Amino acid sequence: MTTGVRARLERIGTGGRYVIVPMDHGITLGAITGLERIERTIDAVTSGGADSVLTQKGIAERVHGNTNGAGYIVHLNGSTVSGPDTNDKRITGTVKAAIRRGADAVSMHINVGSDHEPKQIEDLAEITERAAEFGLPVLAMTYARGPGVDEHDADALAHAVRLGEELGADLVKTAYSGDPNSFEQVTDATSLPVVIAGGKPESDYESLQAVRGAMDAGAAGVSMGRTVFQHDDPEAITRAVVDVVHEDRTAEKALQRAGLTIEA
Ligand SMILES: CC(=O)[C@@H](O)[C@H](O)C[C@H](N)C(=O)O
Ligand SMILES: O=CC(=O)COP(=O)(O)O
Repeated sequence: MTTGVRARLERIGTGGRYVIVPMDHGITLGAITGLERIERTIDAVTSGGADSVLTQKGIAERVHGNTNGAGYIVHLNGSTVSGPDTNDKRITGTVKAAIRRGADAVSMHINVGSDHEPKQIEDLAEITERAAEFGLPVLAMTYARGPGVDEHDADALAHAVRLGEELGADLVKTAYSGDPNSFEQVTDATSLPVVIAGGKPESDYESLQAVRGAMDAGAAGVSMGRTVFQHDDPEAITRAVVDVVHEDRTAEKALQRAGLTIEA
């Protein structure tokens, strides 16, 4: 790992653990709750201790000045839910464009098992090659998604994260399998730090239990979007997630310290 990659990983995480709040959903789902006034949301989640935020390149101007010193990741592909196939992620930016917009790292989404996997394999391989030239870390969002694919199957998730490593990523994100035992198979499948997505928001307790379970299974943190930025109190839920990821607290203790209730 080069000095630049190591230094920039410390800008988007802390000590090898990561609380990343991705807000690239504006291309996928539109200006959904929490993304309309994204500046305020970015200020709230970074005030709550998020290590970094993640957007598409076009939002960069609305990021800087609101991050409270947190890191910034530019996402390099996307699709929409209204297009012909949401799994068909197309390139939306370049490594140089990300650097011009003040990125500390770049990310790319790949749907392992989809009809579009071959092209996304090529795209990720090209992005990791280019990013390495500039010492920029790559977060590969490696989902198990496609016809007949169980998005939470540990075998499929383990394959997805290993694919991210094989293609040169520095950090991989995938869905949580649902329990620590099966997710250990996923973290064991790669030498890279593995972070989990939040998926569709659930109760605060269920979300934090998932984070706790993933950490107990060897995960390095989260890249948790809607659960955080659509919360009634994004700063508070971020504090709770940080408590679990960086302070190793239980879901119950983290909720209590953040002033949130288990029932919420
Ligand atoms: C909206 C979702 O299902 C998320 O998991 C997205 O797929 C996240 C992804 N980076 C995207 O929106 O492209
Ligand atoms: O880019 C999106 C993610 O990394 C995960 O988003 P989610 O809203 O937590 O599923």
